[in-house]
Amino acid sequence: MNKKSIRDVADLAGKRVFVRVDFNVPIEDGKITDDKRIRETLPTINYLMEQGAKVILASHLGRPKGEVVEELRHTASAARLSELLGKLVAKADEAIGEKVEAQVAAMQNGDVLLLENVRFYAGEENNDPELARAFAKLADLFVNDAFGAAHRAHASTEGIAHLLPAVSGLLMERELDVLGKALHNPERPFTAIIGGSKVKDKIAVIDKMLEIADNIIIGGGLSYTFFKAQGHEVGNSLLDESKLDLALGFIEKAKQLGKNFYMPVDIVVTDDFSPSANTQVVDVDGIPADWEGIDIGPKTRAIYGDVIKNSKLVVWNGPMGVFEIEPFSHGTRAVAQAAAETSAYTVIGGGDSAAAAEKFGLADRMDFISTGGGASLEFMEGKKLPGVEALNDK
Ligand SMILES: Nc1ncnc2c1ncn2[C@@H]1O[C@H](COP(=O)(O)OP(=O)(O)O)[C@@H](O)[C@H]1O
Ligand SMILES: O=C(OP(=O)(O)O)[C@H](O)COP(=O)(O)O
Repeated sequence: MNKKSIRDVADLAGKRVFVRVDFNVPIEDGKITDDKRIRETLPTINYLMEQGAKVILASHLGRPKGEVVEELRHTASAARLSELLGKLVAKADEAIGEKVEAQVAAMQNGDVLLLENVRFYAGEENNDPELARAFAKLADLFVNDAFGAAHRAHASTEGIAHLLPAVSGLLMERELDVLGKALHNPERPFTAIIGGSKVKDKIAVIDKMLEIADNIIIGGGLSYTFFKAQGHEVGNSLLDESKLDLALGFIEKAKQLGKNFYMPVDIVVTDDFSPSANTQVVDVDGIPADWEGIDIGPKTRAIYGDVIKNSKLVVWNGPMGVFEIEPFSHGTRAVAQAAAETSAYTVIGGGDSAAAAEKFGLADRMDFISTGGGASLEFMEGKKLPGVEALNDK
């Protein structure tokens, strides 16, 4: 990576370090249901503590739109982080202002303070320079370790980076290294698996993968736009009528570039979107007019499994079916299983595919699971991430 990281900063002892993390974690009834994003920042926090820095953490949680929302305070994260560090993490009730400044002034070397939700301030999402200045006033150094929010040009991710020396944290560095290697120097055969619900969300990544991958595997709700484009009946399946030409264009581009473009050959259809619905497996040209495609079928599972097993690098973004409902989860499970068993280096691009691997108990068997959904997608599309761009070059 060509951006400086905390390892490039000499003499951190006594420095006040503003660390942007992504503690946007799922919370139910006040309890964190998945603390991966917190655990993954521990190397950065521990490193800064060991170096004697004063660690000031900042994150958003949810989308409170510039107002204080009690359920979106960082109370649960502060408690969880205290457990994980084995040290009390102080929590501020605000993210800027005199009270916070006094709390920072009272910090000892190695202390950790978690600021309140930065999205309680309207200026955060507007990248307001005044808010960025108020954040910058708290610190001597800015560290961005919030890969999951790196695609947002906000005051605490982008604005502040122009006001202080700005470097990446260790999680950010690792995310960019792993995903960057897949993008720029992949081991081959390189297989990109693209699923999920909507074609429109995945256009740019499909296009990019057609250029850089050897095998492109399509699954999930977005398949049906491709089927329809090829003239098949898709019944009540998810469909984006406005993207039919685009879908055909992708198939054509794959041919021209000599890429293997895999689409489902059979699918599970259902007469109702519920666990007790009737289902049947049909070939791609046999979708009944009043049924809905909901998962890939067994023949497709076998083909996709073989491709995955014969790859050297697999990047997976988006489930193969409605994996949240057990009878429709087999396709996604089969892909996750193949990814767990292959000797290829397996990268999951965050979001729902990461949730699926977790649900099937296979997450530990992947080589890398990104902490960013939208961010990893944008990165894989080849877009520049503003939270990264603003950091100091090496
Ligand atoms: N055949 C399908 N019909 C409707 N929804 C689907 C289908 N296959 C997958 N999905 C849904 O797509 C959603 C994930 O889509 P998306 O957000 O694009 O994926 P990701 O978060 O991995 O990028 C899941 O909630 C899943 O239920
Ligand atoms: O959870 C996040 O997005 P993700 O679910 O796409 O990974 C990030 O914290 C960014 O949050 P945002 O999409 O509200 O800006």
